[in-house]
Amino acid sequence: MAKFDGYKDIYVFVEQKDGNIADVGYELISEARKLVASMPEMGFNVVGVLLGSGIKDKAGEVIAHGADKVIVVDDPLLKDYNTQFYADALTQVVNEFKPDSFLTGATVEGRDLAPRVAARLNAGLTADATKIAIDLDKVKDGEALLLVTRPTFGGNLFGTIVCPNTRPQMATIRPKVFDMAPVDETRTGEVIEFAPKWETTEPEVTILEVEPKLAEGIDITKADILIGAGRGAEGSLDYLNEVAKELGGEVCATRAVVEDGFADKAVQVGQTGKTVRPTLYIACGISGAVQHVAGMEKSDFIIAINRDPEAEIFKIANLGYVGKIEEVMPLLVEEIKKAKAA
Ligand SMILES: Cc1cc2nc3c(=O)[nH]c(=O)nc-3n(C[C@H](O)[C@H](O)[C@H](O)COP(=O)(O)OP(=O)(O)OC[C@H]3O[C@@H](n4cnc5c(N)ncnc54)[C@H](O)[C@@H]3O)c2cc1C
Repeated sequence: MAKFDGYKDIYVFVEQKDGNIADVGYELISEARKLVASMPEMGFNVVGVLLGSGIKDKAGEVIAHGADKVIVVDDPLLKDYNTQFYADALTQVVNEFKPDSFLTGATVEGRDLAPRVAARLNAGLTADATKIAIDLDKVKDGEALLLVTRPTFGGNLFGTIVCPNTRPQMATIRPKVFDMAPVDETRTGEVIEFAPKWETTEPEVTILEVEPKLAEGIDITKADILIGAGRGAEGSLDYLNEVAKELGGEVCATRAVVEDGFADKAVQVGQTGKTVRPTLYIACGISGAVQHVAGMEKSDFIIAINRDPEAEIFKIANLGYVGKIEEVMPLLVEEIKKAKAA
């Protein structure tokens, strides 16, 4: 299509941390392969974009997972994820190579990065999608229009969104919605190294500390005492961890906390998480939505702490405390320590 001359291929942002590539990148590459196969007349490739420091040798892995080409941006400024430098580098990659579509995982990183790049490029972005397809009618006219579907209204409706007026067509896509194709070590592909031109190497934001996610690798279904973290406790997770440690329990979370990136999905309690039945469940800053309650209401004893006296969680609690988590939890830690010392 003349309007978008020079734009081609489906690009996938390959997210990595400390050189370990997140599955979602490979899931998206696998799905992108199906899309390019559905429109052979376009002659599109699947291109992985790998940003980081000391990650050049990972390009082969990306090719083995289905990429035809990998653009590697290897720079010390990209060692850890940083919104400013990652967005700068990715914007330059797009301007240089002109992808027709650009897919990113709807992870904490992808959700931060993709909108910024889209805004800089003035490109359309569909966020948090669960399905992608190509409008095959348009392929006849030489256009690879991406149909991106995402849930809305709490998952009760699905909307399909198109971005016909700008390129690249950008989308963030939830992890685990697509299967990862089997690895083929015999695949060969092109590796292109790209050196960004930094306007500044001074970071606008300095990361002082990175908090690990809540209770990664813990089996919450076996815990006798659970401290449930809700959105109202996101700023006080250290205290929740401390209470759990003092009581010999574990910390679990609502879906909101998982979606906000503070907890691993493995510790989510509820309808789409795990069902737990501990002796004691302390619900901290949890509203008490039915989908959460479904996973914990059979706990032997429930203590709820919430600043809103009308919160639904109080209806199922054996004991309720109306107050701010950030004020209550330090006192609770202190009292537990005192009681244990006595
Ligand atoms: C199909 C479907 C499946 C779902 N599955 C699950 C599931 O498996 N598990 C799950 O948990 N959810 C699930 N949900 C989401 C669920 O509907 C709620 O959105 C979610 O449980 C809300 O989490 P929350 O209570 O942490 O956050 P919110 O609803 O935002 O509540 C936060 C609470 O914290 C309180 N608060 C805020 N600040 C403070 C403070 N400083 N001190 C004290 N209290 C404070 C507020 O008063 C509020 O009550 C599902 C939803 C759908 C549609």
